[in-house]
Amino acid sequence: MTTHARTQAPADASRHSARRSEPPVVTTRGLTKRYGDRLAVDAVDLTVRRGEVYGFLGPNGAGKTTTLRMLLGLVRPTAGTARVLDRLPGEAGAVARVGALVEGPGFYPYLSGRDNLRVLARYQALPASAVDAALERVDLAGRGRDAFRSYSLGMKQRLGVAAAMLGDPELLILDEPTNGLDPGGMAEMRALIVDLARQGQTVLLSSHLLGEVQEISDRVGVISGGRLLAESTVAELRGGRGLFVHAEPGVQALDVATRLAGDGAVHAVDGGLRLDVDPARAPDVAHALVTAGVDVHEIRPLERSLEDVFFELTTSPATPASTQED
Ligand SMILES: Nc1ncnc2c1ncn2[C@@H]1O[C@H](COP(=O)(O)OP(=O)(O)OP(=O)(O)O)[C@@H](O)[C@H]1O
Repeated sequence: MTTHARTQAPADASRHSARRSEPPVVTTRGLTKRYGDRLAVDAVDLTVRRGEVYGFLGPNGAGKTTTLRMLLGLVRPTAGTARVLDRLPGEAGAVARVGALVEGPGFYPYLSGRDNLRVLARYQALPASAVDAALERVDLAGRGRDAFRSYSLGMKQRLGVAAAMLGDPELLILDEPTNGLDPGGMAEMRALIVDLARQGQTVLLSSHLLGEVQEISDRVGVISGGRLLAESTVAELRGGRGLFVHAEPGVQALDVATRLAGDGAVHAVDGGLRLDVDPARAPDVAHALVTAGVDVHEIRPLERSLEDVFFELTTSPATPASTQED
């Protein structure tokens, strides 16, 4: 289903102006949806800030679409609250300022991309110039007169984003925008989202593919089995929680490292030592080793791969662990 909506105010100037002092664009508290016995969304608290790209990540069936549909006022929550642009989801004042692409774009196959958008623009009482601007923003201006059915899947998805962008919404909600795309189409969609974000657009996008969102998201929320397991920046999620040190002689290096990091915080690993310390302590550690006459061959922060984190979060028994910065 595609939801097209328009805005009453332009997007902000820059994604880097994500202004924390401003009220969040989306806030949910205890948001819950139950279908019969099935808890599709279970007490989700999420916060999307103005100007950020928020990646909503989770495996198939995790509850992403249901959550997004609740934010759009398309599904009524069983419990909990959601605020979108300081309104209730679905309230006129919110609907007009949110653009969404949820569960695939629906267009007339025999109409051109441009005419499809014109139909939608007319429906929303927008001028024809809005159509050209939207086609331009998704890099489809050159193919706007071609029939929709002749478009590649990537172009169809981009037209869906253009439809959601008609009227310059303050918040863009994209449900699995790269679903079904080949690697080239995925890269194009990523580039489009980065481009929109650069222009200050707040984007909430869902994906089951971690690699898809990690580079383009300012923050991510990880959902599994209906529960939000984490919400933080990608860097925080990965956790720069240790240091790898390769230094010789090893015994002396172990002594110095243990003195600095404490008992139990130094582990022999392949090719060196792992210290469970803040990576920001690297200069201190290097200095102490060198002062003790130890040769430092390598010292670097250790991060878990995001795949590992995702796997751990989504396979271990659910313990919601919000790591919000506020
Ligand atoms: N209308 C419905 N009636 C009954 N169950 C539903 C309904 N919509 C969703 N569900 C169930 O709720 C759970 C969450 O589904 P949802 O579509 O929100 O997940 P998702 O994370 O978007 O997954 P996917 O990526 O596969 O779309 C699933 O178990 C799904 O079967």
